[in-house]
Amino acid sequence: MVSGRVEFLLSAPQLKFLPEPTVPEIALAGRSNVGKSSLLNALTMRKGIARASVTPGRTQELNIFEVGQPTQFRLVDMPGYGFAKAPKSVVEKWQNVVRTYLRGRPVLARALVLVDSRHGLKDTDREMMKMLDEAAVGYRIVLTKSDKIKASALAETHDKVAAEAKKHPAAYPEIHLTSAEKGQGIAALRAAIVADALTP
Ligand SMILES: Nc1nc2c(ncn2[C@@H]2O[C@H](COP(=O)(O)OP(=O)(O)OP(=O)(O)O)[C@@H](O)[C@H]2O)c(=O)[nH]1
Ligand SMILES: [Mg+2]
Repeated sequence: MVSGRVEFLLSAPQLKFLPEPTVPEIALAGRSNVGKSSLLNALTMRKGIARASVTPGRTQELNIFEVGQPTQFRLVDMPGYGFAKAPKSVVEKWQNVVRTYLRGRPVLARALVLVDSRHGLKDTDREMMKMLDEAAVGYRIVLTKSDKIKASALAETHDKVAAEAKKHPAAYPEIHLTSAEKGQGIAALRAAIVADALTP
């Protein structure tokens, strides 16, 4: 994924615009502003291939990126849940697209649930995790922005999140600690994703 082809394919405002489900997909979910687009850029080492911004609600459609030549799998950057600087009706519409995609996409190999290291799990994250449990979509919990807090606080959040993850049947027990800014945990997460996508 680092040296090979990574290309933006399309932006789907509704499910009917999604590409044919011909290859596995890995989707990035999480609260608005948690760092989904930044993580996608770090994982692919393509600065700015996904648009990141300080304003929550930057990503408003399902943005699909293809990896490999020919395409081996796709990465899906999604709109966030929780607070977003956009009208309520618009936010509800895109969150519905996210939910329906996660519940019903036949080629969805894995979801990543991103959680801000500084905040830990919020109720909206728990709702997302419950929904993925019910849909039997396996997911990895990824703590983001690890560069923004002290190691001791990070370890504390990690342990709390790991304890909670154990109670969720579709969650991986291993919690990923990452910084898109400083690179912590990126190589390990990249390897895990490639394995998720390519192992039948
Ligand atoms: N320090 C630090 N900042 C980060 C990191 N990851 C993301 N950010 C910052 O957090 C803000 C939000 O990042 P995005 O990647 O746009 O977040 P998002 O989850 O895609 O946001 P939405 O699309 O609005 O839901 C930006 O200002 C990023 O620069 C990180 O690892 N470290
Ligand atoms: Mg985004």
